Amino acid sequence: MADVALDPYTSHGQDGLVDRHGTVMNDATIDVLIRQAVVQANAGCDIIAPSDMMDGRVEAIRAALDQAGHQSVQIMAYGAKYASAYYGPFRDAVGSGGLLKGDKKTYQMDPANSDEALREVALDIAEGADSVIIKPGMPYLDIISRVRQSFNIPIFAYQVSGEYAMLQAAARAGALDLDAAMLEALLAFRRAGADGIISYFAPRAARLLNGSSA
Ligand SMILES: NCc1[nH]cc(CCC(=O)O)c1CC(=O)O
Repeated sequence: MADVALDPYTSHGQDGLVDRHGTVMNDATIDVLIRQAVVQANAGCDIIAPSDMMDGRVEAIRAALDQAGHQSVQIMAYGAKYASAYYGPFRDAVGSGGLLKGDKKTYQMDPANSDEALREVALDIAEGADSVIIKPGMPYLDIISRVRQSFNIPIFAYQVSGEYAMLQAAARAGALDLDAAMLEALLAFRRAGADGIISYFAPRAARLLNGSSA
């Protein structure tokens, strides 16, 4: 499974190509994203997860994958991805954090808006998404629940880097029991209606749930 977006590779940290005013260009970006997706599928990726949030990219990636003979490669679309402060550690890890000028609010969603999540997910499904991601996780449990009630499609909660860092930092400061707080957070995604969870805690959670020590 691989993430499709341009931000680890751009000099400005945006998820797409920009014009000379710095505005992200939706359709020109899609032309690059479909090539990125086909390269990933050629390399053996089974599931393509576009995190860029350009409009119309799921349909274009589906067509490009099919044309390249990758009919059985799935698309897990970031259906509802919010312009969030919780992506900080990820951006530092890919090196885009220090480069990013401005924000991603022209293509990522407004945290104040929940109806738009339903419209975005509906579009992704219509364009051929096999499953959808809601992101970030814990501050957006209501979105998982609303999408669950409206659509019959596999939903993945993405517990993002800032959520992981918060729990680790709190545990290190002696404020929380890491394993208990982690398992409670993962359970909450399930309760809200997620079929699967993407989490940096996955290896630790798996060890705990299998009865071995973390
Ligand atoms: N488009 C890139 C991308 N893919 C996943 C994340 C965030 C993941 C995380 O914080 O764990 C981001 C960062 C962003 O949109 O700025």
